[in-house]
Amino acid sequence: MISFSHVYKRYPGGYEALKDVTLTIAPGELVYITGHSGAGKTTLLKLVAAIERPTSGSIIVNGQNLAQLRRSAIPYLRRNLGLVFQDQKLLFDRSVFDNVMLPLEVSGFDRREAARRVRAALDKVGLLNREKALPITLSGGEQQRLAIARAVVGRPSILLADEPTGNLDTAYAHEILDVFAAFNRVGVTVLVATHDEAILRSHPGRVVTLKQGELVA
Ligand SMILES: Nc1ncnc2c1ncn2[C@@H]1O[C@H](COP(=O)(O)OP(=O)(O)OP(=O)(O)O)[C@@H](O)[C@H]1O
Repeated sequence: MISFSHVYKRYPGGYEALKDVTLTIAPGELVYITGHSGAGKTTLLKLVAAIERPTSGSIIVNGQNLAQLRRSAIPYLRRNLGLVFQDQKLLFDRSVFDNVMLPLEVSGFDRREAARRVRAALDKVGLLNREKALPITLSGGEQQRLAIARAVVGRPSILLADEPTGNLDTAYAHEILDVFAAFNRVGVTVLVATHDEAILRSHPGRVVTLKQGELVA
């Protein structure tokens, strides 16, 4: 479960990106966070992942109060989170397979079990037949699906995606939302930040809207 209670986030310099946000997301929910540019969507996701800390208010993620979380506990929190963020670039000199393998390598997985999991993740996003390809040879939509495979290979209970359809054509954007819906159907809690409300019409889910840092719906 994810629970925000009266959360404020003020960045150094004084800008108040979130104001009095109270929100509960049940395990297994699929939630789209929408709103204008600068509304606070990215900030909300960063707070869930403890990339940023709230200025005040409490945030509970999987039973842990993030306001009190010690730095040393952050890796344990992140183990249950899959992140699809713009600043997490693919490694363009490594194969599709190796890009997805990387997070498992870092956490010291048995190589054979890791390879099995990598292929399972690639299969779920429809890229199993491209495992030897270099990311540069993939379409924009395929690259985004690769980023999702990398985010889910550790089998997180919560998947956070920031503008995952940002620079994709509508057809690719729908494909990406289909992938999230499929993960959600097997029980993963999914939060997707997007300013593109049009593509959501064909994808059911709860829609949460931010306006200048405040929840409006
Ligand atoms: N590290 C930071 N330092 C100072 N201000 C910040 C920082 N990060 C974000 N902001 C400001 O907080 C506000 C909310 O930003 P945020 O990225 O959460 O919005 P957003 O809804 O995701 O917007 P976009 O759709 O453009 O990505 C913006 O006005 C932004 O300039």
